Amino acid sequence: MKMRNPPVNSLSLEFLTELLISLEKLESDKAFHAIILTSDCPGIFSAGLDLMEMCGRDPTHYAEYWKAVQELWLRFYLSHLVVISAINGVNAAGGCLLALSCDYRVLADNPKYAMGLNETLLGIIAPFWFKDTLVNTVGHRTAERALQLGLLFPPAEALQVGMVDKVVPEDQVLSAARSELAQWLAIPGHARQLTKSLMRKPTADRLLKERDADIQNFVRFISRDAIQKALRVYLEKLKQKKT
Ligand SMILES: CCCCCCCC/C=C\C=C\CC(=O)SCCNC(=O)CCNC(=O)[C@H](O)C(C)(C)COP(=O)(O)OP(=O)(O)OC[C@H]1O[C@@H](n2cnc3c(N)ncnc32)[C@H](O)[C@@H]1OP(=O)(O)O
Repeated sequence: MKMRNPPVNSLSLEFLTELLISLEKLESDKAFHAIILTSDCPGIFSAGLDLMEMCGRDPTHYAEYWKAVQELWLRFYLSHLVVISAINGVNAAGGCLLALSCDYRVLADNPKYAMGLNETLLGIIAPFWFKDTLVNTVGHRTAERALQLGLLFPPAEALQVGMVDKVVPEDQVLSAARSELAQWLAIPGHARQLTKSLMRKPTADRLLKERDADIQNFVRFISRDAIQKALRVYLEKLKQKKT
């Protein structure tokens, strides 16, 4: 699955919906057993959630958007398919969450390709299920430091803290993902799928039990004047970078 939403693969409502439909199609076709998730945007895996969806819109839109973000995470996190990410670019916040929801992560060895949950740098906070997904991957202490400081880890550090499983030269990222896949596909499917569910269901259940409350919290939080201002300032900084 090659993500293509130029220029930065930001996860707009339309793009989230496309990803969700693609994933559902693959999951319902018995011929498919695995997905390699990668990017078709040079140098960028994903810039995360689309800030334009969270800025200057009305509460109904925020609620619809957040429901789609929840849906995509739940679907990826609990997918019965083997999902491996071949991370071939910088990967921030919501994009990093997608990669963390995969079963295995290969990252291209380029110092520009940092990844992490950098929400605090924008003046916002990672929701509890983003946090739980990170904790499940790197452990509590590393996650706490990474989340508070909004750290984006370059490849060597991402490997060292366990945010990715392998770092390879840039031209080998897809072939390394394919080689890894062979090991996962050699395991009897039902045993691997049930084990994945055993490991992940408690984390997913937390959101499933509180979905509506989580949407309401998001809408209240993102609608605050101070948060809207922080997001506008961040977007402005991104644009000024060019001048
Ligand atoms: C009480 C508790 C309740 C709980 C509440 C929970 C609240 C949680 C709320 C939100 C969670 C959000 C998670 C996220 O994912 S936020 C997004 C974080 N993403 C980032 O910080 C990345 C930002 N982007 C960049 O750093 C760069 O763009 C980069 C990806 C490194 C690429 O750099 P470069 O190649 O130089 O490209 P440009 O910066 O020039 O960008 C090109 C254009 O794209 C626009 N852009 C970039 N990122 C985004 C984005 N995420 N959303 C929308 N648009 C984006 C950028 O402005 C440029 O636009 P233009 O060409 O018009 O200038």
